[in-house]
Amino acid sequence: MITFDSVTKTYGAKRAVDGLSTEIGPGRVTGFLGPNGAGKSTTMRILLGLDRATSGAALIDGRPYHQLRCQLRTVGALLEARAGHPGQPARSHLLGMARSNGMGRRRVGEVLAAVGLSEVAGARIGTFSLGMRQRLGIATALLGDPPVLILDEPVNGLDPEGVTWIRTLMRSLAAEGRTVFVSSHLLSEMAATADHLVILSRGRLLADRPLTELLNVSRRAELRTPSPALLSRVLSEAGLSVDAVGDRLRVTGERIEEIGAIARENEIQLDELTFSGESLEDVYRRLTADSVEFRADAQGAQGAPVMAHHPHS
Ligand SMILES: Nc1ncnc2c1ncn2[C@@H]1O[C@H](COP(=O)(O)OP(=O)(O)OP(=O)(O)O)[C@@H](O)[C@H]1O
Repeated sequence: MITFDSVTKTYGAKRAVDGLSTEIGPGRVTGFLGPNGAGKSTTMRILLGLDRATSGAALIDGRPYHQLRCQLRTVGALLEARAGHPGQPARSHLLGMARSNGMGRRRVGEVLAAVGLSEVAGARIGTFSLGMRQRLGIATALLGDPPVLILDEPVNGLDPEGVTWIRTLMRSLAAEGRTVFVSSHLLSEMAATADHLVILSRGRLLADRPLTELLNVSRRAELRTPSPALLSRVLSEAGLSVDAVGDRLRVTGERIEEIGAIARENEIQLDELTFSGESLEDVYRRLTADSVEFRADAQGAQGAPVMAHHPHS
């Protein structure tokens, strides 16, 4: 379990993280989403004791990082693809870490196999591609078999096969009951991986809810009927919000699933009924629209951040 309690971090006049409070629970993948510069890395660095919060507390299993008894066995982290010295072979790097943390050689073999680096484990880290270095960073995070994993943009630099691999890995780590906290500026990535989303923008918490719930926030129905006035009235009486759009009625509200039943009860004919929802992309855009500094590429294909035009300026 990870707990953020009113975490604030200021750099001069800038609030990189602004009063963040949330709990990240076990057994699921929690996506930490926000445009570039939202404060995700700062939050993760504070959680791992690499940076100090200006105020508030960030706790892992109820303790600040530096008070954890056996850090590597409690929390595994991937912050940047910078594991190890470039001149050192990957296996020696992991063996060194394992030794200094009281773990055996066998575990090193296991994590190398888990990340698909067994065959290149003798090669120097400096010769590794970015994707291989990501895998090595993940191997390091897994070394202590920790119940909590913190991964900052783990998909960076991975090819499509690597992306699928890391998604599957995160899902299986969560299925084993671990807490998996993973940041990304790519919504499409999080939509494919996370169970729960914590969305940050300009240091502030914008949303903290299950992915399915976030997908459901703006469901609506459109229908056609020979009796629009009558149906409008009974739906409004049932607490739904109804607008006429051309020859159709557009209905929103929590009870849209009951439209068919309400029409039947009132013996009103429905010629057509379709449900649609705002895409997660639309929800994200709407949530972050007023506060983006940089915006992640909306298509998510390249993932290249582009300067956002402020919608209200
Ligand atoms: N050491 C620092 N000194 C001054 N400002 C900083 C420092 N570190 C971060 N910031 C600022 O704090 C804000 C949050 O940065 P942070 O790196 O946490 O964002 P992020 O969401 O992780 O984005 P990215 O995905 O680009 O890393 C940014 O505006 C950044 O410029």
